[in-house]
Amino acid sequence: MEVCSQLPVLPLDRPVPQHVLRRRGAISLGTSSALFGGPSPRQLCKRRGGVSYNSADQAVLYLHLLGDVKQRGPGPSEPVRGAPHSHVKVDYQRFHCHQGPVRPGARGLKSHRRRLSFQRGLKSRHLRQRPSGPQHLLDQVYNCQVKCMLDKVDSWDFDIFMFDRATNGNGLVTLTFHLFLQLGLTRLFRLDPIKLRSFLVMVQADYHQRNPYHNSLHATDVTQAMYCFLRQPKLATTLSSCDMLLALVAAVTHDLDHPGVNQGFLVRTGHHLAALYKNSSVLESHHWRCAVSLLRESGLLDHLPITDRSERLGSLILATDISQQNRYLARFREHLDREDLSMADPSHRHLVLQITMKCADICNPCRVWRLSSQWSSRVTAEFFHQGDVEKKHGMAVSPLCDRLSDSTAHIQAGFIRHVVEPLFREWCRFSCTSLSHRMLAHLQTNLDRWTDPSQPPPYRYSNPDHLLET
Ligand SMILES: Nc1ncnc2c1ncn2[C@@H]1O[C@@H]2COP(=O)(O)O[C@H]2[C@H]1O
Repeated sequence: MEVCSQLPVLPLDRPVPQHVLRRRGAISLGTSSALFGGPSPRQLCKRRGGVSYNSADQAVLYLHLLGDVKQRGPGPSEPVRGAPHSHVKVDYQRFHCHQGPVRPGARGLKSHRRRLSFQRGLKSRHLRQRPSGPQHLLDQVYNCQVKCMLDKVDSWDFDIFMFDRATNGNGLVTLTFHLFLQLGLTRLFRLDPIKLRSFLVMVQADYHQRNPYHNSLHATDVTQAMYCFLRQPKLATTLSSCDMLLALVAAVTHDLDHPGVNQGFLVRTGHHLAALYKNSSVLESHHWRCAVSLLRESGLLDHLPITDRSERLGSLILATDISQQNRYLARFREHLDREDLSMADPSHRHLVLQITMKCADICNPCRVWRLSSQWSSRVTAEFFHQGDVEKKHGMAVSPLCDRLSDSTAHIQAGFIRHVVEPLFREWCRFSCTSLSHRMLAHLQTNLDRWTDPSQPPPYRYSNPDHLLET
């Protein structure tokens, strides 16, 4: 492939020279500046709204936020010659964006801010100056709400949507930082809290907030699910702290820089990543490379002698490739049938971690309906948007992506029956706990609702900030 010969594969265990990233532009789908420049979410977000706070119980709290405003820099958009639809020029910046072109000089500003970002900002402003005025009061209210919710972070009914609003769009940073403390990882591995926070800020910024589904909220949800699974006795008593560290990092980074379209789309439009990764696990390979880059950039794990950490992280992220589900499931099932799964065996433990990662990634239909239906609506919105783009460019519409012939209910029923249920049935055999039974019960209830025509239409995803350009 032409692009492959031009672009040697990047070494995973060494930092990628910035001049290579700049010249190539192949690393980030949405914004190449994301890897080496850009403001923190706090700098990016303008709070617009208010909050009323009634009780310590998260269920009766009412939040009203008008939303966040985020800006991202321009991204590479040149297709590769030779692919069936390589004439289709998809601008991945405009793809999910209604905002006008980025102002001249904005990119330089972002790079500048990113280099100086969190640590300098923290030292120079937040530590030396006490915040004052009404904004500070509002922060205290948010902090109470957030603290209240974090006390129940191990609950399967944790409302990630409310949490994201309560943290003003910083759910990923706040929740993951808390989980590192909660699991004792920060202390045990002597992680620098500033580096940890800086890493998480970069991770959050590299998710595309305009994707209805594949955004930082999904990553936060998966991370919260991962935490719930890690607390299950079968895992909590057998996994090493290193396993837990890698599992959390994999969960929070597993969809980094996702463009909001699937691999088939990237292959057919000749995207450079499809060529770089030879049309195989294209997105997952990219998420992995992004994760490694951010780990290197933050220096978070540099002091730890964890051998093969990049490869182990990669194999957890690559396990989320849904097209490979049957392969992983067959191996897992064989062990369960033979009853020979030994958590003392590192390779068995790693397989279990891969399955855990898969479960966390697609557990949204196992959540209570109030949460699950929101994810269904979001994922369908993303599928249909891809279909709209395909129609616009005269391409064949991908399966599940045609808003005229596919429906959310139909997609959900198929996904639950053929993908989620087989995985969670095996998971329940492995970890037969009340949580596993609860997840299967929710799955059945949700399936019943999607297949019952008399049920009222569910929550419908709509967010003007997420309006997608076709
Ligand atoms: N509720 C859902 N309905 C249909 N498909 C889903 C749902 N949740 C996740 N998926 C799919 O499962 C895939 C898991 O890997 P990806 O994140 O790449 O893309 C995800 C979606 O394509």
